Amino acid sequence: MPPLLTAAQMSAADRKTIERIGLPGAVLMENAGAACVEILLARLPELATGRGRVLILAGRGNNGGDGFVIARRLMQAGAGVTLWLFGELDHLRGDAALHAQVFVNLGGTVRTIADAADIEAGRGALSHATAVVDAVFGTGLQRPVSGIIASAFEQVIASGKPVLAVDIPSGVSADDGSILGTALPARWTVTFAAKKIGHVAHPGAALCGETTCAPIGIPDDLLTIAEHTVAENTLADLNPPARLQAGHKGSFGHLLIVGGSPGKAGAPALTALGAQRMGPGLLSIAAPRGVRPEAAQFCPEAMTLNLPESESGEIGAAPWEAIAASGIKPAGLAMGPGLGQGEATAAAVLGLLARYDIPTVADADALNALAREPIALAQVLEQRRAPLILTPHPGEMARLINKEVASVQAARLPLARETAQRWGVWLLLKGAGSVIAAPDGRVWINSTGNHGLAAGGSGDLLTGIVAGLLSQGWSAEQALRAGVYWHGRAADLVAEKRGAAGLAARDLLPELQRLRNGVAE
Ligand SMILES: NC(=O)C1=CN([C@@H]2O[C@H](COP(=O)(O)OP(=O)(O)OC[C@H]3O[C@@H](n4cnc5c(N)ncnc54)[C@H](O)[C@@H]3O)[C@@H](O)[C@H]2O)[C@@H](O)CC1
Ligand SMILES: [K+]
Repeated sequence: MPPLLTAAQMSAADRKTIERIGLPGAVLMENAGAACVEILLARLPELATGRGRVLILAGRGNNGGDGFVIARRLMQAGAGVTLWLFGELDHLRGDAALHAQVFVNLGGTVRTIADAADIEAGRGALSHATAVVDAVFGTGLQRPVSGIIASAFEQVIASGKPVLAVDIPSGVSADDGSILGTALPARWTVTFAAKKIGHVAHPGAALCGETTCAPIGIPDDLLTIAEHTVAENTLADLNPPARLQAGHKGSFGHLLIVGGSPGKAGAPALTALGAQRMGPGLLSIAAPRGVRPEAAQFCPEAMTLNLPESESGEIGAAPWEAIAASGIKPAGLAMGPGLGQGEATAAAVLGLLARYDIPTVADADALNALAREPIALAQVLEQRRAPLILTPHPGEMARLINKEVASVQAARLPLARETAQRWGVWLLLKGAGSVIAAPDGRVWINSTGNHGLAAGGSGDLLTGIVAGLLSQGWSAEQALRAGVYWHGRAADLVAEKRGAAGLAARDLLPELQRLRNGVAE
């Protein structure tokens, strides 16, 4: 799987193509503009028959230069073209200046947009446009989009006209998919040579619409990046351990699930059901005494054990004593589903993390507990050797790092990466385009899954899937990446048959087993 590039990596490849290969930048720009026009004419054929008009928004840099190529080619194809330049024509430089001049030489007109009055004067061009081309900022975006450009974007958004983004929607950071100021959402995005991180990482990815990656003459070997930055999550390079053909139940690990509280007995049971389809040898659900019989009913193959309970029926003090007394020797631990937020929960979670230095997934209420005890968490993490995987949704992430949900969502990738590195944990930030961050700074963006997963129970199931693989000896990377991929893919397979809305977490189970065994892909 090719990595997703940063803006700096892309411009290095551009530069090498120009300097080492000798292909001029103006030719790359010509190819870039041509690719955009090809998509635009394919999507809106009326443009080529003189029945359509296009409003092109151009910036001062090379993204604007692509806009001038597009303007010329559309004009020559018979479309009506209006070009708004956010800057002065004689301030353009290099290849952008060259293509602007060619456009003007062919009779194209350039309208400079400097203030609100200029936009007001040009309103007709927007209202008569069949489509808008966004060639304002590409990989050179450096700071939040504001001022007159932001007002123009707001008017385009209000007009509802379809937008084709050149390279990436203006306002989306190519480096991490965050939104800088006001961004212009696109119906189509045409990018060049390789996808950038911002095309796949949310929230920016949601603004790209249908994304096409067009070759513009940059050789593939110049796009190869030695160090891993960010990649799409696929299973291609995972190489998980093979299953022992002559194995017995002791060969495939014992997963211990700690969860449940009054009214939430189903959560740890769903974790067990998800884990089960991944093939661990043994499963145990440990739940507060009063909840255990109910949790046990959902998954007869799992063993169950009583944990001490508090007055409210949630997990009580020193649950590790009950676990030790049971004699089980877990190879993996999943904590949190349905655990509740009782007074003893934080001490229980931290105590288990300290005493069971085995591969662990902490989810849901275990995360809420950890969020309340940052200092104790840091101390525990200091002592642990086995991997810890945290799987917050945006609300849990916000509590973990003491931020608002909106700021978490605005910068999903950088926050996940920073937290994983700082704490030395694996972190899965759930939600559309789940971000998988390794303690060493590597990141994967997952694209499987659909809105059917936005329902109670699907996170509990995912915890079990990942922990079920971990307890069989899969590495944290293998378990987390495969688990997240399959969880989403199973939902997609169900949605293909019955649609996404109304998905029950249990519907994923047969598909998960098929995916686990390579019977489905
Ligand atoms: N030879 C090349 O490097 C090629 C570049 N191409 C195009 O060039 C683009 C990159 O061009 P540039 O590096 O010139 O950068 P951009 O055209 O993306 O940005 C232009 C300049 O705008 C300024 N700017 C950034 N953020 C701003 C903000 N919020 N408000 C106001 N001004 C801001 C910066 O000074 C930046 O350099 C690519 O995205 C692609 O579309 C393509 O033509 C292919 C070849
Ligand atoms: K753009």
